[in-house]
Amino acid sequence: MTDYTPTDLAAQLKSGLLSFPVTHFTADLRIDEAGYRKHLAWLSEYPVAGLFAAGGTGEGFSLTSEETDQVVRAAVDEVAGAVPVLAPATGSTANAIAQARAAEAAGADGLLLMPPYLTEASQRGLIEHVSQVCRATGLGVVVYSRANAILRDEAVAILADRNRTFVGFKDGVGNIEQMTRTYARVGDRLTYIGGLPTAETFALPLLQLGVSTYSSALFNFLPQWATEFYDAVRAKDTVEVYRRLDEFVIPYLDIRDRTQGYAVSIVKAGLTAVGRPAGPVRPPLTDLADPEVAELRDLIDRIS
Ligand SMILES: O=C([O-])C(=O)C[C@H](O)[C@@H](O)C(=O)[O-]
Repeated sequence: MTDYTPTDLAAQLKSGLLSFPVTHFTADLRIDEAGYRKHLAWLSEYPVAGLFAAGGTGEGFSLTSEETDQVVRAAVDEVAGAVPVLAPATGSTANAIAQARAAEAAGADGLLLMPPYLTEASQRGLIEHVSQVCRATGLGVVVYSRANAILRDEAVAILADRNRTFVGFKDGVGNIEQMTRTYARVGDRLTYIGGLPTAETFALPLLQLGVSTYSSALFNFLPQWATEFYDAVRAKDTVEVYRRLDEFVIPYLDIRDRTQGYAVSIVKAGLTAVGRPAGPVRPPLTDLADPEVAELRDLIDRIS
């Protein structure tokens, strides 16, 4: 059982960078739990404020509920109380509730509620979906606002009022007006997490909007670099942040933007490039081509 109350979790998450580890697969696309555990052990040498198992970068959308449970249990066991582990809740309301309960039983410290599957939904429907998951366990819940589940400021305020366990808002949209309206209405009642693909790109401007931390996919294969980047953001060292964006992040985005889904695939390619392969991605994602991996390796070599 977790030692983090929802309030403790909210405070903890805003205290540092957030880790979204990839999920390791074998060549025939089965979970490689040993490889995953080894990866978490390596990443635990670097300071983070929270670990989100089987998130977007962790291809949570490609795992069965049983596999999600396996990954969450491995993360809880591997991290052993050093940082809070947050588990995903995905799909239909009933499925998300079942995953939330399984995560609580597995000893996770919080939940990342993903957009429901496929359908569009009204704000009223989303409020009901989020509220039901918030009521299902005692765990703090971070809601990922993205894709078919974009919460507007009014809905965020209602949810924060109704649900004590709703503690975090992860923004995957980057709409300046909406973020400003949300922070103006709800303020520090929530912890705000930058969750756009390649979150470093947006870290400095979002900090100005009340978004105090972000989920770093780059942390997977460049943990030292990602930690230094985070420190520069927190210090509002604009010169250093833009230097690093120009030197590495922007050319990285140029590779990432070549194919839909590469925002996740390129993270596994990065691990291959640094000699710590995590295996292939599962469909519907596709792996980078060999010349693209070589290009990424050259880019990494330039900053190493
Ligand atoms: O759920 C996820 O893995 C994300 O969407 C977070 C990513 O880490 C994203 O912020 C990124 O690509 O930096």
